[in-house]
Amino acid sequence: MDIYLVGGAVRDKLLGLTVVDHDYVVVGSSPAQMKQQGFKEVGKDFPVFLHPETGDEYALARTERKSGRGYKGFDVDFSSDITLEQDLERRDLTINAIAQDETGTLFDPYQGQEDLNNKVLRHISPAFAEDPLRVLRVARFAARFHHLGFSVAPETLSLMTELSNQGELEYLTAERVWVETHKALSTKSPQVYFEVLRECGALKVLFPEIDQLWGIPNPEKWHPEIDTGVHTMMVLEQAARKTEDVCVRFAAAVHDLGKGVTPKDQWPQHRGHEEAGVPLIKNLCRRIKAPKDYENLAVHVSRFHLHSHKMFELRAKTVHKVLKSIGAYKKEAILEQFSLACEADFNGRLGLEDKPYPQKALLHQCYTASNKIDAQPLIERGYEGAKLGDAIERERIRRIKSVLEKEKAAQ
Ligand SMILES: Nc1ccn([C@@H]2O[C@H](COP(=O)(O)OP(=O)(O)OP(=O)(O)O)[C@@H](O)[C@H]2O)c(=O)n1
Repeated sequence: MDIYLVGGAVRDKLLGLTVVDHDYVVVGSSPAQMKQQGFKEVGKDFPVFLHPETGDEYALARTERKSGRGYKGFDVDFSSDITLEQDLERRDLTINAIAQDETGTLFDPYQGQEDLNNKVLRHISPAFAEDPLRVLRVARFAARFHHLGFSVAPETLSLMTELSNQGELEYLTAERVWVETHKALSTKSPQVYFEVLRECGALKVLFPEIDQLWGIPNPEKWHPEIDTGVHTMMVLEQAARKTEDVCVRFAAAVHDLGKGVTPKDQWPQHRGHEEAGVPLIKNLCRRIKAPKDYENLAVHVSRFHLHSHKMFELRAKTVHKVLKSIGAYKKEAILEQFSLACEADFNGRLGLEDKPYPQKALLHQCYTASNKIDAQPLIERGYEGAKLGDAIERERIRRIKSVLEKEKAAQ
């Protein structure tokens, strides 16, 4: 049998990036032979084995032919006469189809190295269409390698467009869409994922609530970039610049969904878009099965991002309402997440990318001043139950007021 390192490990090594997972393809072997050598079988749909010592994945070389719609319905052939070239041909991109043998020699029948040098994401063959998730994978790789100068080959974008228009994406499970989207949100340039999905028509299938933001204007005074889709991508870019927290990046991507449903006669104003976005966010999150903490933060950011921007004008009672509603008094970490997303919204505007956002520090100051209230003196004064709760709130508001007054005096 012959063993080759394949896929992401070879690609990332050639790009000079850190390699995390090592996947191998085994040519000329059988499940019985692999097990005999101590490998542990793990694949359900096709024969994949774990190395007894390293835990790396070893898959028998195989061909796949689609026999139904969606991910299910594959005819898999992993007989021992399947060649390395055949196995590489069924893969998605040329840059993912380079193999390396134990001596370090590269096998590159589909010119993946040339595409790596030219920074092109190009599909190998029409077999790309056999797994529609690859549309999302290409968009994700475009996001991941954007800073290196990669782009999608025109013929690959055409094929992705065809797959999107033919309804193939509707067969993807929510779980696969979320896993891919989460990975894309973790890349250096997550906005490129959504931009590529939009270019090939996949965004309107997978995330229609985001897709409809293009073409919707904002007042130029606040939004020199005007278009809500453009703004949303700028906000996501800013969020990625500020934090690796995927939950914040996701909230940034959906913070203005409410603008997508503003009646046209009110454009470019979007009164009430903060609340109008809430059902759209909830619907999207439930559809793609995003975790609850992602949905919660996104809802808070939609509801209160304008409050955050207006921090210097708010009354103490309103600041308290924001802190309480987002759950900051119960879970401190949410305050930083919330204000990072709001800051990203503020900086995600043409010409304001580096403008300071002092609102964030002021909100944190209000929180610090009002977070720890010693209930004991209140209890001693006879407060209990709901009355005690009210008294704690009044004390919180009093302390927030004092922070805001000090801030005003200093201006
Ligand atoms: N839908 C898919 C998934 C995977 N592959 C192939 O299987 C390899 C391993 O897949 P995976 O581990 O998901 O991706 P990587 O390319 O290794 O990228 P990452 O670094 O994101 O794991 C890929 O390189 C590609 O050759 C594919 O062709 N089509």
